[in-house]
Amino acid sequence: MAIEEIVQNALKALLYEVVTNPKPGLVDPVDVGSHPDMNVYMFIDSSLSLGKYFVQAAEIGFNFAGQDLRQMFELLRQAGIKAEKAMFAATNNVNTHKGAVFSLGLFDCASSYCQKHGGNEFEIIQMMTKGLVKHDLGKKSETAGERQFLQYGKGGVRAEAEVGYPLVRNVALPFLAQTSGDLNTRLLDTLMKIVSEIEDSNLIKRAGNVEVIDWAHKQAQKYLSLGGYGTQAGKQFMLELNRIFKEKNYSLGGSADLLIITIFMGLQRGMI
Ligand SMILES: CC(C)(COP(=O)(O)OP(=O)(O)OC[C@H]1O[C@@H](n2cnc3c(N)ncnc32)[C@H](O[C@H]2O[C@H](COP(=O)(O)OP(=O)(O)OP(=O)(O)O)[C@@H](O)[C@H]2O)[C@@H]1O)[C@@H](O)C(=O)NCCC(=O)NCCS
Ligand SMILES: Nc1ncnc2[nH]cnc12
Repeated sequence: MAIEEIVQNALKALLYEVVTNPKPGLVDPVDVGSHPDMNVYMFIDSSLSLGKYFVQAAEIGFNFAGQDLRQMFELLRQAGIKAEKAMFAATNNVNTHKGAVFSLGLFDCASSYCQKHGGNEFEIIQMMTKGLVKHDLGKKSETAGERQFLQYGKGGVRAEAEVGYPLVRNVALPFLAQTSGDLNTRLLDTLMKIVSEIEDSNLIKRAGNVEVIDWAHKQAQKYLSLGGYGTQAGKQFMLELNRIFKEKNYSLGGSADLLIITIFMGLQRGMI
């Protein structure tokens, strides 16, 4: 697979996620969920602002010739810091894709590395981010992730990366592979499969407590046990969940990011 195709799949993943609807509390073309400062056009602008970064991330992966993959991550991080700035410039300082710059950047880079050197993307990411929680967290309390580590001991997206995104690898991707129906239904059901197991730091921040995670897991399990979006009962429950999330100002930014990664890997592996 050429680098251009990897980059295209990264951009497609961002756009496929945002058009999928109705997502509880998240932005889609029908409704802005619990994000009055965002809309779908902003997500399109944000996605396109990251095109150059995905090319750089893929080139970093393709050209890296060292042994210690943490050095590859350092190079990626420098590009990621610039990409975050480009994203904020494109969105008038609204945080549309901060998590995706980190996670999708990692997958884009690791996929390109694997094109040249072989190996498994998830394992490459583990090697790239080894020691990241210890390195980054426990000192400052500027970002939501840093504060949550000090308050609850949760490592957020960095901890997911260090263990190689097992929720994507072992749960969401196999789930996506066996879904059927139209793509919107398949992606909504995959999102709720993720929600049924994730510790979403964005949701914890919005709710101001960790108990919300257990509640969200139960809602997503109920949706899946109703048969998902392909059934009348599942569809009704999804609309109800969207209403509740908006009423409580809850969002699922981290879950959206893992859906983006799952879509990316699904495209890379020909499942979509
Ligand atoms: C490592 C960074 C991502 C640092 O971020 P932070 O310290 O904040 O770390 P986390 O909170 O752990 O995670 C950041 C974002 O990751 C998404 N996320 C959350 N939980 C998970 C999870 N379990 N698995 C995967 N991903 C997860 C989530 O991003 C999404 O939510 C954002 C939208 O949220 P929003 O409601 O707007 O929230 P706020 O902006 O906080 O404002 P309010 O609306 O509440 O007022 C959106 O970004 C989604 O993508 C988490 O937010 C990284 O930024 C970093 O290290 N930066 C330095 C440079 C760098 O390394 N760049 C990357 C190069 S590889
Ligand atoms: N559709 C979406 N709405 C809100 N935050 C997000 N982060 C990633 N995708 C998102």
